[in-house]
Amino acid sequence: MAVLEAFDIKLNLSGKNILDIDSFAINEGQVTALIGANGAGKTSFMQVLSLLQKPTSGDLFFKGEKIHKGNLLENRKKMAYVFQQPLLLDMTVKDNVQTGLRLRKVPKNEQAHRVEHWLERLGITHLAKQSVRYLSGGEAQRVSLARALALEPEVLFLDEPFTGLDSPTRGKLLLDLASLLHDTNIATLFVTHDYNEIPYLAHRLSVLDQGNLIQSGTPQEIYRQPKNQTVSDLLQWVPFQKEVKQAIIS
Ligand SMILES: Nc1ncnc2c1ncn2[C@@H]1O[C@H](COP(=O)(O)OP(=O)(O)OP(=O)(O)O)[C@@H](O)[C@H]1O
Repeated sequence: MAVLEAFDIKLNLSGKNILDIDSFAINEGQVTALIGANGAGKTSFMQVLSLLQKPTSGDLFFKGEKIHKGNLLENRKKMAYVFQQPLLLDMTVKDNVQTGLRLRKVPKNEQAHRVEHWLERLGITHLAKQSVRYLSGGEAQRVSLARALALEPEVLFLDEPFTGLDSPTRGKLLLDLASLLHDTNIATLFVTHDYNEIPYLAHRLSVLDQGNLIQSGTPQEIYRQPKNQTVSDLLQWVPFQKEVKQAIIS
């Protein structure tokens, strides 16, 4: 079932056409990877879908209900965003995870339960009382993920969440994230430049080029039959056997 749908999205900024997308959907229980060259419009599209950027024109629907000014905040609360930089507040790990819950007036005992659960799930319980100032990049990104997931979003946006992490840290976090997304069934959209991540996380793959969505499908469909030269060029550096890659998630 589509959780979030977008139709006829156009985004024009400073006189420049950034996005022109006919239709797109994020489905329950699925992770969609969004790829494209630098400047293709990935972050801009993610910001439109997460209601952080108003499109110049077009419509968004949450579970079939049109999103408009009157229900924008209510719908934004159903979504969480993890950025490339963790953007943590200068407080303890626990407080970072709890703050969003406090702001959303989640009952106190429920706050404590969720914080405990997500710190444990992300393997950072031992850091709860530590200031975020002294965290490593991998630990900080785990806090950022715990903060987002504690909100129990219906849609999760991940904008290059593993960038800047060393290979073992990235690999471990990738596997932990894959496991918890599988368990929670949250509809997820993630932007990546590292195509090695796709088989671990993504059920669907969408390719953006110059603000246009040029192909969507399962990763395997797209690897096997790239729609045009642009998609083919983008994927030519995928380092593993395509069948092996898809086998990881299926
Ligand atoms: N506020 C703005 N005003 C004008 N142009 C903008 C603005 N924000 C983004 N752009 C342009 O929109 C295009 C898409 O940018 P965007 O950051 O969405 O691409 P991206 O695919 O996420 O790129 P990257 O992979 O480099 O992060 C770029 O050409 C960028 O320069």
